[in-house]
Amino acid sequence: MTSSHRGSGPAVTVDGLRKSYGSFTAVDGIGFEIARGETFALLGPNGAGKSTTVEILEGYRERSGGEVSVLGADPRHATLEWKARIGIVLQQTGESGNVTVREQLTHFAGLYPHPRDVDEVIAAVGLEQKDKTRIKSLSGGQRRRVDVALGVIGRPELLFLDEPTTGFDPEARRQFWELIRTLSREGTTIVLTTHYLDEAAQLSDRAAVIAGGRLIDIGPVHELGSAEARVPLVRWRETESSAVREQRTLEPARFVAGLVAEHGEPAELEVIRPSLEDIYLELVGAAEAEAAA
Ligand SMILES: Nc1ncnc2c1ncn2[C@@H]1O[C@H](COP(=O)(O)OP(=O)(O)OP(=O)(O)O)[C@@H](O)[C@H]1O
Repeated sequence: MTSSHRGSGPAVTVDGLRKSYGSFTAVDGIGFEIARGETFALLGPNGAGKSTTVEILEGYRERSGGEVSVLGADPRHATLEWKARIGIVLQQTGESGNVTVREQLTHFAGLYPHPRDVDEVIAAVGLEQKDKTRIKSLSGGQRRRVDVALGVIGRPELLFLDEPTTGFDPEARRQFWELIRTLSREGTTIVLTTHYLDEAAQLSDRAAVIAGGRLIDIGPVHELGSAEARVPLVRWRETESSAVREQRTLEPARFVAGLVAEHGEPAELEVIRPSLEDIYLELVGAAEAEAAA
């Protein structure tokens, strides 16, 4: 770890961020902080302003207003030293070079002061069998793994992942999650945008939900949404009538104990907590209804 680089204070601070394209406002005054070592998800429907926000943080896009600090610097004035501390997996890169996986990674490793071991990274993204294959001959999902490998080869302090697992098969996604957990344990700060809500729930400490360029909720992933939206549901099949019954309750254990006392063991019993996807859909639906009104 390159602890000499590490400063104090948040990894990312965003305040009143705005971005307009002509008369269209894509990001409309959003603010949040990301602590060092945190994994933070940016969620929101297509066109919400996630990529715009992330690209401003990466120094790839000019903002129209607001304050931004990333690893203690304004990305507008990015230096090479600052860039070396950041890893980026863009939404669409699709590396398609004529070089092999190993050659490409070795080349990029040489550009950083403290790179990861090339073999270790190839194994972490599951490309051991393809390391001598030219990138243009890989499948789409395999190329995406090369993108991820290139994002982490420089041992970044802060890693941006914009829809990193699009096109991954289920096994590759699980493998990728393990890689992210390892990076997180090593202290890497991670900013993740994804439409896979299970991925966000698995990996993130906190999440922000953006819709129409505005921040509609932010917090630990298990505390997003209204208290009412998070009430668990008990579902079971009634022995007498064979009907499926449901009850929402804040005390599922007590409720089930009552059921058992009265009717014996309930058939097909489930206690279901609303998933991040359920909560997210409610939040975005409410924001869209408000915007339409
Ligand atoms: N260069 C541009 N010129 C004009 N409008 C743009 C430009 N880039 C983005 N936009 C618009 O800004 C809005 C936000 O786009 P952005 O790419 O940030 O959304 P997103 O949340 O990342 O969406 P997705 O989930 O589809 O990736 C969209 O309405 C988009 O059409």
